[in-house]
Amino acid sequence: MKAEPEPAPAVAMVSRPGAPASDLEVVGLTKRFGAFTALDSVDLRVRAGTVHALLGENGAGKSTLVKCVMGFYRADEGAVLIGGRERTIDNPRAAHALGIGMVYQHFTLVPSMTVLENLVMGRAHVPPVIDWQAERRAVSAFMAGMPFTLPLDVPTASLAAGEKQKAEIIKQLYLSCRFLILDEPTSVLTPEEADEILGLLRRMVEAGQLSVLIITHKFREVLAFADSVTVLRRGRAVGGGRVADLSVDDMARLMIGDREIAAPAARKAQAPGEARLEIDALTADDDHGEPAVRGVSLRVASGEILGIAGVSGNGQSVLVEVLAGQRRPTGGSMRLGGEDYQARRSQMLRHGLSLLPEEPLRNACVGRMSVAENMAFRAFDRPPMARAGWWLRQAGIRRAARDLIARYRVKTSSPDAPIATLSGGNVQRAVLARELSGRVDVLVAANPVFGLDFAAVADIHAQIVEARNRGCAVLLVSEDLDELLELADRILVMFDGRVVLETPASRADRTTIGRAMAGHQAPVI
Ligand SMILES: Nc1ncnc2c1ncn2[C@@H]1O[C@H](COP(=O)(O)OP(=O)(O)OP(=O)(O)O)[C@@H](O)[C@H]1O
Repeated sequence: MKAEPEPAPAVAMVSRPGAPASDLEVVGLTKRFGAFTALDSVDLRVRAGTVHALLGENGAGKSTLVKCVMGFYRADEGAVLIGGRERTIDNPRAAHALGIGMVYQHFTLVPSMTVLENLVMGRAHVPPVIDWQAERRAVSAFMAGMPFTLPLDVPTASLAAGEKQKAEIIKQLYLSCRFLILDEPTSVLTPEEADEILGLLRRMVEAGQLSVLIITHKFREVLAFADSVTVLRRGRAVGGGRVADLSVDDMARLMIGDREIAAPAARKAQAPGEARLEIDALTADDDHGEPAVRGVSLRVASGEILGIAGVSGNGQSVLVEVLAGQRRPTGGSMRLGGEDYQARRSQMLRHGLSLLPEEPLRNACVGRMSVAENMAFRAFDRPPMARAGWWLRQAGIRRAARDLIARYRVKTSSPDAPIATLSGGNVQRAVLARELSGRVDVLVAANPVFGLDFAAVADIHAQIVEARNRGCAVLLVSEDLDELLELADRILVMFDGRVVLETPASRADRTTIGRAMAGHQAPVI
C-alpha cells in the first residue's frame, strides 16, 4: 500500500470535544497468510457519523480486516482512505494518530490503576512529571461532555464488566478517536449493559461526533444500532447495504450462502436417570485466595441438562476449574459416576467426562501445536499424550482430524496449521469437535457458544440436546439466559459463590432469575 506519509502528532492526543466524526474507506484490501488468502480484494465504506456492522461466519476475515485497518497487519494489496485520502497505517499508534481507536471483547485497561490513571497513562506522550491536579481537571471537563460518566478514582479491576467496557470506550474517545472499531464488544456484557453502551454510542454517532465499525454476531444489535452492513464470506465482501433494506434472513443468507442451518434438536421427553455428577458443599478460592465457591451442592443426572446462570465472576468459572482439575477445592466433595472424584484424567476417561472450558485457546489447547494434534488429545491438561503410542502416529491423527474438521466445519488452511492461527470461533469449534466426539457420558460446558456465528450456535445447541437425549448428563454454565431457557431442564442461579435459586426451566421466570442474578434472593437449597 503506498500513500502520502502522515505527519506525526506534535503533542499528546487529547480529545477536543466537538471534533467531528470521520469516515473510512477500504479499497481492494487483500491479506494472505502464506498460501492462504484471508481477505480477497475487500471494499468497505463507513460514512462519517454512521454505525456500520461487519458480519460474517467464524473465519470469514472480520478480525483480519480490522487488524489491517489498525496497522497490526500489513495488507498485501489495497488501501485505507480517511477523508478521501489514502493513508499509511503501519502500526496501531499511526491509527490512533488518525483518530481511529479499537475496543476489543476483552479488557485492556491496567486493572490496578484507576480510571484517571488509565486515561492519562494511555496517552501517546506522557510527561515525565505528571501534574495530577491539572490532569484531573482536564479529564473531569472531558467527562462532562460525554454521554456517560465513570468514577475516576476506583481501580478499574473493581468496576463491573459494563463499566469496564465504558472505560475502554471513554479511553479511546479521550485519546481523540472519532472512529471507533468495536470487535465483539458486547460478548462479555449482559443484554442490558450491551444495549446501554451501544445506545450511548449511537447518540454520539447521531450527534455527528463519532463513526463506528462494529463486528458482532448478534443480529439484534445490527438491527437496533447499525445504519449499514457489509457481509464477508470466505474473505470476500459478498453483499450488504442499508440495514433498513435488509432482513435477518437476507443477512444470514449472505453469511452462509446456500448451506443449510442445523434444525433445533427436538428435546426427548424423558425422566432424568441416575445421578452422574454430584457436588456437595463444595468450596474453593479464587486466584487471590478469596473464597469464590462457598458451599455449592448440585446433582446432574443422566439425560438432563442442568443450567447454571449467573453474572460472570460469581464463582461459576472457579467451579468449572475445580471440575477440570485446574484448581483444588478447599472443602466439600464431588462424585462422578458414583465414585469419589478428584478430577484426575483417568477418572474423566473412565466415566466419559468431557469438558469445554472458557477461553479454549488458553485452557484447552496448545497454541503452537497443529489443529490435528490438538484434536487428538482429549484431556486438555495433558498435552501430547502417549507421544510414543501407536495410535498417535501422524497419519492417524491427520485422518481423524480431517474427519472432525469436515463434520464440525472447522475453517483451517490445513490440519497441520498451528491452532493459534485459527479465528476465535474456529478454535472453539475445533475443541468442541474433539470433546463431543467419542464417548461422552458427562459434559461440562462453560459458555460453549461464546463468539460463535449463528449457524455454529444452532449446530452446537443441537449437539448438546442430542447428547442429553442419548442419556448424557450435561452441566451447562452460561451467562446467556436465553441459551439456558432454551436448552436446560433445570436452572440454578449462582451469586457470590452460592446457589441462590433453583427452578425447572419450564417454569422459569425471567424476572425472578434476573433478580437472583443481581443478588436479590436469599440462598436456597
Ligand atoms: N496469523 C495467521 N496465520 C495464518 N492464518 C491466519 C492468521 N490469522 C488469521 N488467519 C486465518 O484467516 C482467516 C480469517 O480469520 P479471522 O480471525 O479474520 O476471522 P473472523 O471472521 O474474525 O472469525 P471469528 O468470528 O471466529 O472471530 C481464518 O481462516 C484464520 O485461520
